[in-house]
Amino acid sequence: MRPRRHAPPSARGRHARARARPRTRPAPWLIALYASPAAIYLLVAARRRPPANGTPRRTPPSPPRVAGSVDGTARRRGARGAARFDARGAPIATGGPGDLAAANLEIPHEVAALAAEGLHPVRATAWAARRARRVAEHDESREPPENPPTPPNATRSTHRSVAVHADYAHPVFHFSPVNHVALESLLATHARAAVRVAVVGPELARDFRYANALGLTHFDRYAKLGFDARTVLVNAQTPLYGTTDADDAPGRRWWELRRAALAPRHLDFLTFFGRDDADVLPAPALTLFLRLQSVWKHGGLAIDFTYVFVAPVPADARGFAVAPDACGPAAPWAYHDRAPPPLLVHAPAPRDAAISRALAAFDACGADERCADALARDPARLLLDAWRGAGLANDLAGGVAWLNCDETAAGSLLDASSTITLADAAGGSYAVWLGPAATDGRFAPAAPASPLGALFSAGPPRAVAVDQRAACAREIAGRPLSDRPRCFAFQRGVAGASRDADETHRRAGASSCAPTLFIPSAQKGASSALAALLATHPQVLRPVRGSHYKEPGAYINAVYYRQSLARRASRFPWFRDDEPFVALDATVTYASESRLPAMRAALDAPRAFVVFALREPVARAFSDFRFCYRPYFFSQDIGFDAATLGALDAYDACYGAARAFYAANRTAAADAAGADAYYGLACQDLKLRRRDPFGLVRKSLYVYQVLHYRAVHGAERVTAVSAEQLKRDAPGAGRAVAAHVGLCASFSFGAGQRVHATRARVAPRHAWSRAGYRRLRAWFEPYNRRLYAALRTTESSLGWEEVDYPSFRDDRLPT
Ligand SMILES: Nc1ncnc2c1ncn2[C@@H]1O[C@H](COP(=O)(O)OS(=O)(=O)O)[C@@H](OP(=O)(O)O)[C@H]1O
Repeated sequence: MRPRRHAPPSARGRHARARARPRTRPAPWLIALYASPAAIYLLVAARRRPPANGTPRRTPPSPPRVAGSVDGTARRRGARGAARFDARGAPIATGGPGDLAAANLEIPHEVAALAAEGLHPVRATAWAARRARRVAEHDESREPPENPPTPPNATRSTHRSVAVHADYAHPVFHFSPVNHVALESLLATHARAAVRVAVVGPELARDFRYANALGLTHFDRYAKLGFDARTVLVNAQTPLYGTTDADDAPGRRWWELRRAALAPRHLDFLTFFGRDDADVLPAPALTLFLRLQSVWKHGGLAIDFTYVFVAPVPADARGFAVAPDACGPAAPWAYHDRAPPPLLVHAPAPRDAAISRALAAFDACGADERCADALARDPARLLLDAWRGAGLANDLAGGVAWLNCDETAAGSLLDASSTITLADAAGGSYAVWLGPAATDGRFAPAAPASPLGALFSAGPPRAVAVDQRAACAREIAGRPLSDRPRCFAFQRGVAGASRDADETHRRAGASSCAPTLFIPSAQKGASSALAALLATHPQVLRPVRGSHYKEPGAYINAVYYRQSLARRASRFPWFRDDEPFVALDATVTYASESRLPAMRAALDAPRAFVVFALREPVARAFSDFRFCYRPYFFSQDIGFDAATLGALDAYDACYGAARAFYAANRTAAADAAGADAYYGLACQDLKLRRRDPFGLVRKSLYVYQVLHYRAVHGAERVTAVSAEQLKRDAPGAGRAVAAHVGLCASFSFGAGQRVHATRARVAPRHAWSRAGYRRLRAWFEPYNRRLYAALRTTESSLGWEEVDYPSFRDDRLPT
């Protein structure tokens, strides 16, 4: 086990965190995998330090180092000589596949693979034909079964509520549909279960999935179905014990001694992202302790997603079931060695005497790490002693059938030739352990004839109908199949990672639904507020990782090229093919990074919907400027006007052809020339070489991003919501998106919230001026006119009229 690193408690605030230096700096690509694009560029900016004497200095304007021409051809002189680009701005391949060093460029190998399919340079007709073909194939394979299986809730008990304490102490990549089926079997047999899934992680895990743990959005699906199931974050700050139980708090002494070390509340930003996937699962002792402590505190059942329940655990049964030794790590299908053995505990009432004794054993260990670890390695002994000590019988002895621990029967539940039924397998027990399938993440296909296969195809138990969800469910059920949201499985990438060829990864991709609702742009365009609003809809599910559980980044170069299909799929929530869910992906750099993220996403989900989160371009740029102010613009003593107006001449050169074509009313030619320039290296280089630092101007040039998405996903699938519209009428904006995506209309959106507001204050000399604002607006004007036409909207409808901002300094432009 690697030692854990702890953040200095004084490291507070976003920028302080960004500046904090860990002892070992994680690789930048690792940060890129986890952090939001916004966070990434803050971190990069944080490395640009002011001069040692502390005097802010101005970067002397450097002449453009790229020769851009109106047809989009460009030649960049780099350390390794000249890179060449074709007439449409695409790099001409000179090296091997995947130029990962140049994150903002199109990848020649992939571009070539798309071109071989007739899909690049972008041809809207080729994309439309491809979409239609895949949708037709999908529809054919989606005929409803003649005799739909009976949902498992047909026999479920409704007699009582039960508190269920769950965790999954295995790598999140192993959490597969098998584990979802395990939870569903519990929900089907325990009608009013209140499931709380504990995730151990520092406070930052509220906003980002913490390395190897489950994400906090993993079980949103069940809440949307009307079940009481959600994740709770546990760390040293969690008040496990109330204040009134001073005399009766078994385990508290151990928790007080060990909590800071075992479950740190703070990790600085870089350390948090520097965690590698192997070293973050909670110590087995902590996992066992938390299970027992929560059952002690609330009463109920502890589970770990490794069993299928076939009957409710009797209300008055107090007891436990621990996997026999044959199921342990010594077995050929060894489960993760940082998890305690599979274990079920049930105590109907809080403060159970036997569980108190088990917790007291932790107290007796004090700070001795090895002592508590020994308890976790042999929970059977611990619980047996506790039950005997309390003079109780273990009512759950035999409660779980450990079928797979017998080598002759191993895997028989999942075997296609098995005729065994779950009830037979259980042999009078309440649950059947799923064996290796529950923790190996191999997504073994369950044969339809097998008991597990039957559970898979039966679908989730019917939820308790609550509020608007019931109306929504009725509305969706009344629609023809072709009008309901579709699940498209993840596809092997075009020229993607070679691991995609691996059968296991393909199966993982094939059993998960790709995202179908994209918010691909723009930073500071209220994309977080829009994503949060949409996620309140009963059909919309957030990703299970990424910044604020909104930016999984699955299609950006850094992720797409480094991760297998299984990892790509693991960023999104799981649901079944016929469930009317829509998975959201609001990674705000998809549209500006290059043309590829849109294309990759469309290959996965040919019927995706795209909603741009836009904001009046100059207001967006100023917000972005404020966001990057402390780490960069302040230290470089660059004001907003200087940061933006200085690049306009160079951009005029880049987009000269597009402007000329627009002026001559040759819209199609202008669109093509403009998009080529936008994604070609010549104009991107202005941003990269800090003529347009952080792309303040470039990112506000929405029209080419929108046109590209229209070409790839189909014009009718692309729409936009402005931050100004969201502020004016959030429920109306939500309704408009719901109508666009075909979500049920019975749901009423709330007023939404203001999120991700930038707190940075700008020194008066760096603020925007009214004259600069007007000049920039005038520069964007022709592009905006084309944007309005493409989106069939107007300036006033978007709320982009000129505004007299109180933050304007004065009317003088920089000399
Ligand atoms: N409901 C609503 N209506 C209008 N505007 C809103 C809303 N919620 C957030 N905001 C403003 O949006 C800005 C943050 O945008 P993003 O969430 O896209 O930022 S980020 O790229 O994810 O960092 C950020 O702008 P600034 O205040 O200029 O920083 C937020 O204040």
